[in-house]
Amino acid sequence: MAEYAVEVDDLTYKFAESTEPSVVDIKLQVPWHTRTLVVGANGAGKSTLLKLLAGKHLCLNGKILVNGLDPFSPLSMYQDNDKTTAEDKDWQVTTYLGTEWCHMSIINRDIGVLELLESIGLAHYRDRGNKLIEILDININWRMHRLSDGQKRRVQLAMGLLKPWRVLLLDEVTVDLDVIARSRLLEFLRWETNTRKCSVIYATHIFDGLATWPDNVVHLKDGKIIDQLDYTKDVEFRNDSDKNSNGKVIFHSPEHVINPHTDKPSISISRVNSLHPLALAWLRNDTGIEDKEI
Ligand SMILES: Nc1ncnc2c1ncn2[C@@H]1O[C@H](COP(=O)(O)OP(=O)(O)OP(=O)(O)O)[C@@H](O)[C@H]1O
Repeated sequence: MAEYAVEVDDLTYKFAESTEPSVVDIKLQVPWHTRTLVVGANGAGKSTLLKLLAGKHLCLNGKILVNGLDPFSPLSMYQDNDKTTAEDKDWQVTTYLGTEWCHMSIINRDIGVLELLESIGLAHYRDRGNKLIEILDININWRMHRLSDGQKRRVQLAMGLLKPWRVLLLDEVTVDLDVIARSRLLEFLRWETNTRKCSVIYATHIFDGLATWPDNVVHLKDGKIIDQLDYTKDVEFRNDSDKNSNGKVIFHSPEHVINPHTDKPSISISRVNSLHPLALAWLRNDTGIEDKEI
């Protein structure tokens, strides 16, 4: 069994049409049972990195191992040995949900949600499917072409997550979700990574509700990793927000400090400056959906 969910070393990738590489000298080790957040400005290289991990671009410079296998090799579709066929097993190594996946045409067709989910194996993954239907608050009697964008995305996520994976690569596919759906999805992914052998890598620009979700944060700039935070040793949260003369809460910038428990450098972050708790409370009230234990 592979030691890491993802192992990358010395990875540089340049698109044929570009003069500059889009990811540069990447070194990354993602342990099992973890959630990694990839942070970076537009064009920083997040999608390129996730697509490389998903085997969508052939990379000849550097090492990429996902579940111990080269993602570009056909063997990486299969389990831990080459005798297992895709049909024999109940999980896949990598699930990549990105922009192209969001635009799949079936979600706009005149088709019932139940029929759609059954066509991709709901009967086989009954428990998991029911859990996703509940978490994403999906009505199986809906018809796809009559749904809002967010409702379509919820059905699409249930489809994408139905088959269990070892490594889930999420490239900002939650923008259409309301705060409740997103919060429940994130809790589902936390539960998954805590309860079975898998890991999630999530690139996003939306940080609401994410302060304590990841185990690792990777900061990409111009294709390079310029920060990597391991929550167990590099991050602490403090409750030191002040109020200005108008009574408004001021949040301090993150500080580099020495962690008194470990005596090592860490980043100290003010508790999240976000409207997420308020929006979550309002929408819980609006929809009557409570945050149940998963
Ligand atoms: N198909 C392509 N051909 C050539 N260059 C590309 C291609 N796709 C991306 N790039 C370039 O690679 C760099 C990284 O792009 P990438 O899409 O990985 O960024 P990103 O961090 O995901 O950005 P965003 O937050 O906007 O989604 C950019 O400079 C971009 O112009």
